[in-house]
Amino acid sequence: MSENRPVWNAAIGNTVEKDSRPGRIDYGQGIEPLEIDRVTIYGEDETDEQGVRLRAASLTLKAGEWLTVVGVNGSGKSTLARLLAGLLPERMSGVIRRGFAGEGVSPIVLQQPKAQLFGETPREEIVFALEWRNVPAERMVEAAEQALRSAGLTALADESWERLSGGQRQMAAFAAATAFSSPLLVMDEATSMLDEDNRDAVMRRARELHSCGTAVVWVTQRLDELSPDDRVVAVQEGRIVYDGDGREFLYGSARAEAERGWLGTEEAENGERMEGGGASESDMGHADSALWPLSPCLRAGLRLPYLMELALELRKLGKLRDPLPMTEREWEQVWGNAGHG
Ligand SMILES: Nc1ncnc2c1ncn2[C@@H]1O[C@H](COP(=O)(O)OP(=O)(O)OP(=O)(O)O)[C@@H](O)[C@H]1O
Repeated sequence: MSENRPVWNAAIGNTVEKDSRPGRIDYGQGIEPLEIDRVTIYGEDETDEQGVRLRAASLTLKAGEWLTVVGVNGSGKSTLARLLAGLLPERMSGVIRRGFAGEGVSPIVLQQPKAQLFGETPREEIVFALEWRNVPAERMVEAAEQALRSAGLTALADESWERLSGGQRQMAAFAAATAFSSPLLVMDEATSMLDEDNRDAVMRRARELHSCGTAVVWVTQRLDELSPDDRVVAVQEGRIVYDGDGREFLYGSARAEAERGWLGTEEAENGERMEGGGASESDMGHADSALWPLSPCLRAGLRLPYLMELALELRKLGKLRDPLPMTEREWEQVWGNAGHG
């Protein structure tokens, strides 16, 4: 297997300069994407087919992109997230080009914060992170204070981890990962222990960093966090089974299915909804039994949030046509139209 060992291509150094737009940092967008090419990650025993954690995964992430990774438990999301962050396992094959992300490990927030905390307290954790990123000593105190403040941890800054809750530790890990600017931030179910307010705050901050030019890999189980235009990658049994936009991920698209050869092109051209929608959910996964565009989300073994399920039902009944609503605003329009109809 040694000939299949990863070839580590020299990464392009990060160019971190202010560009002309206020608040935006140019991390070298448009230079080189981060690419993984047919990467397989093996378990302890490389000959054990069952132990394979990621199978021939290929993915290109552009600088400044937002990528949401979804999948059921054990599907390989964390394995993929760690790989994108630059945490390389011992047993793997394939090619990785770090591109805009640069060499070294990108900031990553893990589902279990305990696994990543080096310091004894939130303040120490943040200071370590700043030192690691070579933030000048004279900026350190203010940067640490600011990170603590924005995570709502000022009062707990010097408490030991034993005295903090799981959610507070997760906030500290997030504060440390975002205390400095970086071309890539990886969030591996990093809000799983947070209450709604903190989850919203973390999502807002991540979106803010993204709007300033940081590429974000956001691993989640919460499909209600998806936006229609988000790029979604779904992982199933170690394979990337979907890579496309959020709306198509939830609802499917007859056109896309036609392109993949799942439905006749003529049917797709006749409209997104297929007549006589008699296929049941148990038919999912049998492409030739598809009478309307199937949901890649259901194919990947995930359940749709209630409203999305309702939208699919309404499409099946012929009461809604594509594009199906996803956002609050789109649903308001649907209810508004229903009221007038
Ligand atoms: N340290 C490890 N050693 C061996 N196998 C592992 C290890 N960590 C994960 N695995 C296996 O690799 C596969 C993918 O795990 P991974 O953690 O990437 O899944 P996941 O989609 O992130 O799951 P979850 O949603 O439960 O966090 C699983 O089958 C898991 O059992």
